[in-house]
Amino acid sequence: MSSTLNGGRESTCWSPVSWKQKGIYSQQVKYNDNATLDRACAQIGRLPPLVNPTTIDELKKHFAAAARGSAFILVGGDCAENFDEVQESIIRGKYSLLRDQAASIESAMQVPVHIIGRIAGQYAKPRSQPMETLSTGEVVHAFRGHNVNGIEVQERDPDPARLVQGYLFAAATMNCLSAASRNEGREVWSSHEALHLELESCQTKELYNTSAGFLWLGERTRQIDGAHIEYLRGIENPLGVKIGPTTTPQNLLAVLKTLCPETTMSDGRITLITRLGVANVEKVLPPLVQAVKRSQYRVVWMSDPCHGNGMVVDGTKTRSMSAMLDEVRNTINVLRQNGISLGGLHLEQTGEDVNECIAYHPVDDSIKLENGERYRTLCDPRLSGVQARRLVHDVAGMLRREVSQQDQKETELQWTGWLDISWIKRTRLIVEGLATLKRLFLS
Ligand SMILES: O=C[C@H](O)[C@H](O)COP(=O)(O)O
Ligand SMILES: C=C(OP(=O)(O)O)C(=O)O
Ligand SMILES: [Mn+2]
Repeated sequence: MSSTLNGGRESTCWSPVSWKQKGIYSQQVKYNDNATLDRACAQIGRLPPLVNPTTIDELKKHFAAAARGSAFILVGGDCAENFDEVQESIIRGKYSLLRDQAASIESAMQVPVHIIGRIAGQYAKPRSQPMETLSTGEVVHAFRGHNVNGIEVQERDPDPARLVQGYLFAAATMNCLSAASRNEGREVWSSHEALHLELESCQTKELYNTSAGFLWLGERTRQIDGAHIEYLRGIENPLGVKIGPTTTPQNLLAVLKTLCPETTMSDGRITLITRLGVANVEKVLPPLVQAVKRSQYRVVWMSDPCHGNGMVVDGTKTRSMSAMLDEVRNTINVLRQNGISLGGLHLEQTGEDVNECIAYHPVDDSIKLENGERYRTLCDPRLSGVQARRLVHDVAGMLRREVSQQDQKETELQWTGWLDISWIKRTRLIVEGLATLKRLFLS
């Protein structure tokens, strides 16, 4: 293995299971029967890749372009995918949503937008509390994603057989997505949080995690000595790192150094997904951006305006679109002040007509969530299809203004440059210009 393959990470004895040597494995699922877990993982390991290494290499190039400012990455999908929603119309709805959002950002930014679903494997969830006390007083495992347990009370014990089901549901979803991309001509990639390490490592072939194109490290599993960072540092897939409000520049640089020891190999390998909460962006983000800038890492800056803006209203988890839009605006501004453009957006959304997030307009923000039928997320609240298109339309407006301000600056610079050059050079350029026009129109 040459050091150009994975940026020098091979030097310190990585393997798909070296994470097992680490003392910290946050959010680990405790199964009653480890032999059944091992058998399920062995079976998944024998099944074909869901995503091939060549496809992952193509995706890496798109992330590298986004790190240079010449592409944009849009990630969107459920907080927790539902096995029962692996249905053609629902998957197509998610695809069409991403397609429409991409078109809107593309027309604003004039760069290619690549779409990635939180899809085909977003089946494991980190939780604030491992257990939940029901109104009856009964204590059960918290819902941890369909790969682990079910939402119904009688399904809460972690069951390893779900991992094999998860593989099959992910394969069916990928199949439906490839048909959609073939019909519509816009490719879509898959992604999920790399959380369940037994599962992630059994789908690792050579240096690639073949369960998804893009994988991210969650806010709750970012410990520098932890198992998750150990696993992720060895794989070739482009990686996301969630950045919460308590992140310090030192901590961030340590994470970057572990995931990518060579700054020269860093082009787009790491995407920093900021999820700070609207009130924290202006204080927390500038030192992080400046530290990364000084370090020479070439990262993609992506905004997740969902996870820092959650609230609970009458016992129901929700988020306000106004706070989300404000977080993206503040993020764009802080990046711009440091000469960087936003490279991506990360949203929890669905194409369905759900009622889980609070729409714009502060007057209505006195929270009118009619629960029931239209509140059906398994974990965090998602933007509905209409809300998600609207939010991205508004973000596109901000990005359009950013692009036109840059163009204006460049034009001003060109004019200043024109006036700065000597009259001899100016005359020569005018003569050359006239000669070109003559050639074009009179020949
Ligand atoms: O998706 C993110 C987390 O899994 C989620 O926000 C955790 O929610 P909880 O605080 O209800 O456990
Ligand atoms: C768990 C998630 O986010 P975070 O790690 O940022 O809280 C998520 O993206 O669903
Ligand atoms: Mn979530």
